[in-house]
Amino acid sequence: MLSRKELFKDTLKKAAHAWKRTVELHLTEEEANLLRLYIDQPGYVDLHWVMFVPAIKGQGTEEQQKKWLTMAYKFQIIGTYAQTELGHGSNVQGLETTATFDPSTDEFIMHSPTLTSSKWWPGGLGKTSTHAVVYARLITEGKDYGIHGFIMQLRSLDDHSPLPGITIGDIGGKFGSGAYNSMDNGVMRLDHVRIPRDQMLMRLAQVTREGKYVHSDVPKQLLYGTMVYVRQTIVADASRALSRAVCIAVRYGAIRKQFGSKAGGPETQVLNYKTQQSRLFPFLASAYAFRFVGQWLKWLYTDVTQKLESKDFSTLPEAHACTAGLKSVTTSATADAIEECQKLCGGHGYLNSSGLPELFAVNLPACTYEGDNVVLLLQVARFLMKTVSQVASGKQPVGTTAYMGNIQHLMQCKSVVNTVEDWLNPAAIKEVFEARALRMAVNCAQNISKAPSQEEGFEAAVAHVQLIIVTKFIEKLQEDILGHGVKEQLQKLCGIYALHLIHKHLGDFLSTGCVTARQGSLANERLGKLYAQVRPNAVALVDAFDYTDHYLGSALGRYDGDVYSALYKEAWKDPLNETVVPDGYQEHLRPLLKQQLKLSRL
Ligand SMILES: CCCCCCCCCCCCC/C=C/C(=O)SCCNC(=O)CCNC(=O)[C@H](O)C(C)(C)COP(=O)(O)OP(=O)(O)OC[C@H]1O[C@@H](n2cnc3c(N)ncnc32)[C@H](O)[C@@H]1OP(=O)(O)O
Ligand SMILES: Cc1cc2nc3c(=O)[nH]c(=O)nc-3n(C[C@H](O)[C@H](O)[C@H](O)COP(=O)(O)OP(=O)(O)OC[C@H]3O[C@@H](n4cnc5c(N)ncnc54)[C@H](O)[C@@H]3O)c2cc1C
Repeated sequence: MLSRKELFKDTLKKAAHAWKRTVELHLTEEEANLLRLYIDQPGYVDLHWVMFVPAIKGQGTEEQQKKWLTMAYKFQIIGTYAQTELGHGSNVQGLETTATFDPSTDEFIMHSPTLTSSKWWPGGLGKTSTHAVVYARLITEGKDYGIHGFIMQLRSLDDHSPLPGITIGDIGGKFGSGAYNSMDNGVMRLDHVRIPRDQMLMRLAQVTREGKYVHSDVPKQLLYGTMVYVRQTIVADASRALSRAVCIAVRYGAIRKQFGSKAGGPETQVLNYKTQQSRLFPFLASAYAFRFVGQWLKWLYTDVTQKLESKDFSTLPEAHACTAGLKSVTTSATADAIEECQKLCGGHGYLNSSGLPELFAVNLPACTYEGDNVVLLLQVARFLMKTVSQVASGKQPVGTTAYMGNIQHLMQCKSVVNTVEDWLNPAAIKEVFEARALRMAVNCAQNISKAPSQEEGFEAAVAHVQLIIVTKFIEKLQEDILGHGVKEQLQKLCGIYALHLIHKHLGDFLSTGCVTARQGSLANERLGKLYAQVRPNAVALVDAFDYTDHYLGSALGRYDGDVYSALYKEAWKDPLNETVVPDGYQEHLRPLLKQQLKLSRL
């Protein structure tokens, strides 16, 4: 119910209070992150911690880190990540902002040469940030060396006014009434703003006092390292958002009753309808699947970071492909699922008090930020095409593409599934996913060799990423899992996750010859049985996410199931209900009614 201005101020207040508590309670970095997470309102601090600090860590020299991170860690400065421009987002190489070195003063001149080069979107830029890592084309000795990162002070640390040459503001209201409107995504134009040479982030490349450009021995792709880090965290966000939506829809489905009353008895819980289960339980399974793959991705990221520290860059391409692909597939699936959960809750799901509209509006942009999902999947396709060609020349693939080394078998194998029960076998499931992914990648590589195109391979990339998720779920179930019967429930969810994908993408599986039509229909039959088996534990499986009512923020998803009184109470809180007769009655309603009444009497 807050206006944009009130909402923004509320975010400032919460962030300041959270920081106060972080200091008072001596919270660790991890605990402070959790605190921000549960505040659950996008704000400038997200950009400060999730992008500004990591950008300096990844691209700054030790000296630069010491100087800037010391201030950033104490919140003496607030930073953002200013990459995207009005005319350029996905294509980072196309950015127009310039950083021209002036050897006479030992400074860079930061400039926005065109309207389209205005920085546009950075979170916290609009009203809050005092500093930013700004991405700009480095020009020295008359040559353009492409995009590099620069630390810039944007606002005075005394009175917060923009520094000379900097025009800065908010880009305006966004989708939904609350959601991302708590964030001051900003616009910024630079008019020949001078910064010292040592504010270029110099771990990847340096400019000497004389203006010479010098490469470091690290790959230039590390410039994109911050995005890799954030994409990895977004997978965990997607799993969390999806599990919240599913928790609301499952709990409500157990309360809501429609039709089916026999002899005057109670109606049927909508969760008992097979159609409801077949729409909802794949989301329940996906929430668990995304959580497990998110945990694995965090491990992969930590591993690659350790390797980078010892100058081993060999796993960087895989880390890029996995983070890009998983960010893309999990955020798209989550946005679609939240929207569907609204429908699964019927009309009440459309009310703000269900919590679903806000959840949808906050998570929808994850399909776009940190890389448009299609653009990122095309990066995965590019990685797959390279791997296929390496396999063809005898190189053994490793990591998530290791299965491609089994090319002889996977290109011609036939699924062993013969009965409904055979679809319980994880090895049989994994084999059809591997065969589908490999065959689609090889087909794509063949098409590209005939007619090269940047846009081929989108579907092959999706198939590969889905294989990763299925594989990581299966691997999780090979670990010890505590709790009586928990593993059995997770096995059922794993089956649902994999088999619903076979159902959804049956065209791919059939056209690549990985399964027959009969095997496809056995998979559907198995799926129906799994839904019925999961039903008795569905509520427990969402209770297991352990969300408080406060965090869930939903009248429909309440733990105690007292849905109707909660909806009723929430309705009365609406400002429209502050008066019995609404504002506007005297000016617009009354004259209209009176006039019509008069006319009818004539
Ligand atoms: C509510 C509280 C919650 C709290 C928690 C919240 C957390 C969430 C906060 C989220 C906040 C979000 C804020 C949003 C921020 C942003 O959106 S920042 C801006 C993000 N922008 C993008 O993502 C742009 C996407 N575009 C690109 O990344 C690149 O332009 C491109 C598409 C990858 C193309 O790059 P380019 O260099 O032009 O071309 P290529 O020729 O395709 O690539 C060259 C080689 O580089 C390899 N590569 C590309 N990217 C990477 C990488 N990241 N890492 C490693 N390697 C990379 C690529 O594979 C090529 O390799 P070769 O094939 O070997 O040549
Ligand atoms: C809420 C939010 C917060 C953000 N925060 C920040 C931030 O803090 N800092 C920052 O720098 N940026 C930020 N961004 C910007 C964000 O990173 C970009 O919007 C994103 O990278 C997508 O770029 P774009 O907007 O240029 O989309 P475009 O690339 O213009 O995409 C438009 C359409 O074109 C398609 N398309 C583009 N290229 C191709 C291709 N090669 N092949 C096929 N289709 C293609 C896309 O799929 C899409 O459908 C934020 C954005 C949002 C929405």
